[in-house]
Amino acid sequence: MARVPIPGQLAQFFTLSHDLFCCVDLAGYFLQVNPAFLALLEYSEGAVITHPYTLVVSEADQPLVADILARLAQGNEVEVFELQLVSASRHRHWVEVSASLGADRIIYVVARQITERKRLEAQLQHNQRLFHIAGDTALIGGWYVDMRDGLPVWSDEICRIHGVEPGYQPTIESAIDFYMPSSQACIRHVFTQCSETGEGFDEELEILTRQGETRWVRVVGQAVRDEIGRIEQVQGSTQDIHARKVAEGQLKLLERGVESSVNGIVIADARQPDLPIVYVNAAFERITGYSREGRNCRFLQGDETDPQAVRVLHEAIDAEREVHVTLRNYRRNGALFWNDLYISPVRDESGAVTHYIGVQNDITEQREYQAQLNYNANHDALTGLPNRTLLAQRLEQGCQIAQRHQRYLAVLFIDLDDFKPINDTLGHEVGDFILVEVAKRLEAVLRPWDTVARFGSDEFVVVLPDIADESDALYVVERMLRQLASAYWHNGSEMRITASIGIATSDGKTDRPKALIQQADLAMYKAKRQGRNTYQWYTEELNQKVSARVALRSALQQAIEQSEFELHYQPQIHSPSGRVIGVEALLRWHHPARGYIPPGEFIGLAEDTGQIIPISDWVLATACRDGQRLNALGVGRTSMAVNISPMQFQRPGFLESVEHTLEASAFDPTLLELELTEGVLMESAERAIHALDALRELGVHIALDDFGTGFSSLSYLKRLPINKIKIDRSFVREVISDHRDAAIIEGVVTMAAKMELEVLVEGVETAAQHAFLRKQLCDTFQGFYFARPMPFDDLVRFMREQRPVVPRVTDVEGEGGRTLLLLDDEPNILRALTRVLRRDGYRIIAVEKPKDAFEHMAMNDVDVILSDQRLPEMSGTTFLHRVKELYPDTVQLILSGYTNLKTVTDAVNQGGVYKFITKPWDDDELRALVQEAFRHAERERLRHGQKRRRPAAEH
Ligand SMILES: Nc1nc2c(ncn2[C@@H]2O[C@@H]3COP(=O)(O)O[C@H]4[C@@H](O)[C@H](n5cnc6c(=O)[nH]c(N)nc65)O[C@@H]4COP(=O)(O)O[C@H]3[C@H]2O)c(=O)[nH]1
Repeated sequence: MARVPIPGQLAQFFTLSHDLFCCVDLAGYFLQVNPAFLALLEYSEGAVITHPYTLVVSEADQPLVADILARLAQGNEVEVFELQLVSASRHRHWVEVSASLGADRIIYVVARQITERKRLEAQLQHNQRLFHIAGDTALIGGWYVDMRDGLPVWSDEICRIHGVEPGYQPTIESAIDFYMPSSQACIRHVFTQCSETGEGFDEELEILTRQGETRWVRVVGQAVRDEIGRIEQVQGSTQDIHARKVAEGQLKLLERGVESSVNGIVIADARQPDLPIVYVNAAFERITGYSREGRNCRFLQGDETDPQAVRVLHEAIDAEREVHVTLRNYRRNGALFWNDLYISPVRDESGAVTHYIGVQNDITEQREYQAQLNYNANHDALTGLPNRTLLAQRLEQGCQIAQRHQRYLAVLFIDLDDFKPINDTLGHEVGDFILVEVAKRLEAVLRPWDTVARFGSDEFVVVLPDIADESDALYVVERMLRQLASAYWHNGSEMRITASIGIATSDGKTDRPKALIQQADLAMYKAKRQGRNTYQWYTEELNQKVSARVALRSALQQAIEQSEFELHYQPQIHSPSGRVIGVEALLRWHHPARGYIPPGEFIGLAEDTGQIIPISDWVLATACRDGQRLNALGVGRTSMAVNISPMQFQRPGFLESVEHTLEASAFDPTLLELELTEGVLMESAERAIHALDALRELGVHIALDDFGTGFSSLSYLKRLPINKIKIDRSFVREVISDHRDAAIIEGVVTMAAKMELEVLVEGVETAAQHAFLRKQLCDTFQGFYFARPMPFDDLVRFMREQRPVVPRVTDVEGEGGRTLLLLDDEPNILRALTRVLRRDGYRIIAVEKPKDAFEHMAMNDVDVILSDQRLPEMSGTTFLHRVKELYPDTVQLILSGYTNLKTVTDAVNQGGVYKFITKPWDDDELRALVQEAFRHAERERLRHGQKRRRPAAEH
C-alpha cells in the first residue's frame, strides 16, 4: 500500500508531535508512522511499514484491535480505547488510542502514551487495596470533614462499623447521633475543639449501630490546615475496639475479683527455677504479712508444718497436677495459722505449665472454733472434766491398752451420797461448788493417764486403764473415799459429803466397753444400799438381776403404750351383815405372752423408773370411773380403795389430779379411799399431813395400808388425818397358831377403837382366821376367804347375787339336831364315823385338820368333838387345850387306835375330855358314848349358865 501523503504544515505536526501517529489500511497494515511512533517502539520505518498491527500490539489486545478495525471498516465510529504496545526490545507501553476512518478508506490513528498514568492508577489501586486490607483487618475506617461544606466523608469500613451501607453520607449531627448519650458530649467537644483550635484527639467512646448494638470505638482526629494555616479539614480514623474493650472489662473484673478476694491468691512462675512468686493479692499480704517477695513460698513453713502435707504438695507440683492440703504456716510475725491451700497448674496453648496459682484460706479461726466445739462436745461445762462422749473414747482406748500390755482396766462409778438435799436446801451455787471441788479431788488422786469424767449430775466415772492387778483399784478407791469425805469449806461454812463407789474390772477383752460402766453402776447401787461411803465390786449375780429389770422396764413401757393394764376389784366385807361395803382396785398387767403379771413384780420397778406416774394416773381414773358405774347399779353404797404410790403422792399437783379425776368421773369423793403405806407418809411428814388434810377436805378417805409392817411411831400415827387402818396380812397368816400375831391384832384393834379409826383386816384366807378375828371384834375383812380380786363384770355379778359372803359350812352332813364335829386325818375313818352317827340325826361336821375344826366351831355351835389324838399339825393335847380355852363347854371324845394311852389319859386328866374309846370300836358303844357326851355337854352348858355357846375369849 502507498504511503499517505501529508500536507506541508501538517507534516510538521506529524513529524514533531510527541503523540504517536500512524495510518493503517482496513486490514491493519501500517501505511505510515511518525518518528515518535518509531522512537517509542524502537523500530525503523522500514521494519514497520507494510507490517500488520500485530507487530506492535500486545497479544492480549490484538482481538480488540481486530474488532475495532472491523467496526471502522463498516463505517462505525469508535470510542477512544487503551491498549498496550510492545517495542522491539519487548518493552510495553500503554497508549490511549483514537482511530477514525478517512474518506480515502484509510484509518488514521493517534495514540498517546499513558504508561505513567497507568502506573499511577495501578499504584492507586494497589494502595487502595492495602488500605482496605488494613481497614478490614484492623477494623479501622478513615473519615474527614471538609470545613467548607461541613459534611463528613466516611470510608466503607466506617460505614460497616456504624452498620450502614458503604457510601452512606452523614451530617455532623447525624454522625454524632450514632454515639451513645454517655459519649456524645465528649465527641462533640473534642471535634469542635479540633476544628477550632487544631488540637487533635484520641478517645474511646461507645456508639450505637443502626442495628441497635452498642459498640466501643477508638476515634482519632486531627486538623488539616491549608497553606496559610487555616483549618480546612478535620480528618481521622475510627477503629472498632469492641472486642478488646469487652475482653478488657472481663479482665478488669477478674483482676478486681482476684484482688478483692478474701482468699489469699499467689501466682508462681513455673518456668523459673524454684518457682518464684510473681503475684500476690491483698488478702495474701493480709494473711501472711508478706508482700510480693519474688521467692518461693517456702518461707511460710516452719517447725510445726506437717511434713506429710508438704510432701503431698511437692509430689503434686512435680506431677503438674492440682492439689489441696491444709498446712500449719507461719505469718511474718511468727504466729501460726492454718492454711487451707489449693494449688492448680496454669498451662499455655501448647499445654506447658507456665504458672501455679495458689488459693489459700486462713482457717485458723474455724480450726480454733472447731477445737472449742470439740472441747465443749467432750467436756462438762461446770467441772471441765471429760463428759460421757470423751469417756466412751477413753474407755475404748483403755481396753486396748489393757489388752495390748496384758494389764487390767478398772472402771469406778462414783455417786455422791445425799447430794440432792445439799442442792435443794443450800442452793445450786453450793451444789456447783461441791461438784467442782469433788472433780478436783478426784483428779488429784489419779495418774495423768487415768480419766475422770462427769457422768451425771452427781455421778463421776473413773477409768484406770493400766493396773497390774485388779486389787490395785482398791488403793485408788480408798484414797478417793478419804479425800472426798474430808471437809468442804464454802463461805466460811463447813460441809461434808461422802460417796459410794462401784468397781468393775476387765482385762480389756470386751466388745462392749460401755458395759463396764453399767457394771460399776450396779456395784455402786449395792454400795449405796450397804450404807454409803463405801465401795462394792461388780458381780455376775448383780448383773442378772439388773438384766431382768432392764427387760421388764422396756416391757413395761410397751404395756403403757399398748394399754396392757386392767383393774381387778377385791370386795371388802362387813362381816356382821355379810355385805360388800367396798372394793380395792388392784392392778393387773395382762402381758401378751406371759399372761397376768402380779403388781408385786413391777410396781417397784415402775416406781424407780417413774413409769408409775402414767400407770397411777390411769389406775385412779379407771377406778373412779368403775366406782361410779358400780354405785349407779344399785348394789349398795360401795367405796373404792385405790393404792397410791409414793412417787404419785409426793408429786406436785397430786391433789389437783385427784380433784380433776373425781370431777371427770363424777365419782362421789366420800366413796374414794386412798391407800397409802406408812413409808410414804413417814418420808416427809409435815408435807404429808398437809396433803392428807387437803384430801380429807375433798371428802376423800385415807387408809393406812400394810399397817404394822413399817415402823410408824404411835405418836406420829396420832397426828395423821386418816380414816382407816388396814392390818397387814402377815399378821393374819399365823394368827391362830401364833399368839404374838393375835396379840398384835388385838392391840391394834383396841388402839384403833380408842383413836376412832376403822380397822380392816387384809389377807383373810380361812374361815378359822375369820372366826378368830371376829372374836377380836374385827368387823371388816378382805381376803381370798371371801373373794379374790376379779374383773369388773365379775364383781358386778358377784354383788348382784348378794349371796351371804360369810359362808355357811358347806360340808355339813344331815339337818338340824345337835352338831358333832368329827376330826381325823384319815378320810376313810371320818366316812365310817359319819355313816354310823348320821342315823341318829346329828348334824355332823367332818374335818381333817385342827384349823378347820376351829373354823367350823366358830361358825357353828359344836357340842361334841370326836377326834383322833394323833393330829398332824398340833399335838393332840395342844389342840384340846386350845379348844378348852376357847370353848369350855364343848365335850371331847377321843377315839384312839393306839395303845399309847398315856397321852390320852393325860389329856383326859387335864380336863376337857369326856371320854376316849379305842379302836376298833363297836358301833353301838360309839353311839351310846356320843349320846352320853351330848348330855354331858348340855349339863356343862347349863353349869356355865349359857344359852348359846360363845368362845371363852369373849368373856
Ligand atoms: N395371800 C393373800 N393375798 C391376798 C389376799 N387377799 C388379797 N390379797 C392380795 O393382797 C394384795 C392387797 O393389796 P396391797 O396390800 O395394797 O398390795 C398391793 C399394792 O401394794 C400393790 N398394788 C396393787 N395395785 C396397785 C396399784 O394400782 N397401784 C399401786 N401403787 N400399787 C398397787 O401391789 C400389791 C400387791 O397386789 P396384789 O398382788 O394384787 O395383791 C393384793 C391382793 O391380791 C389373801 O387372802 N391372801
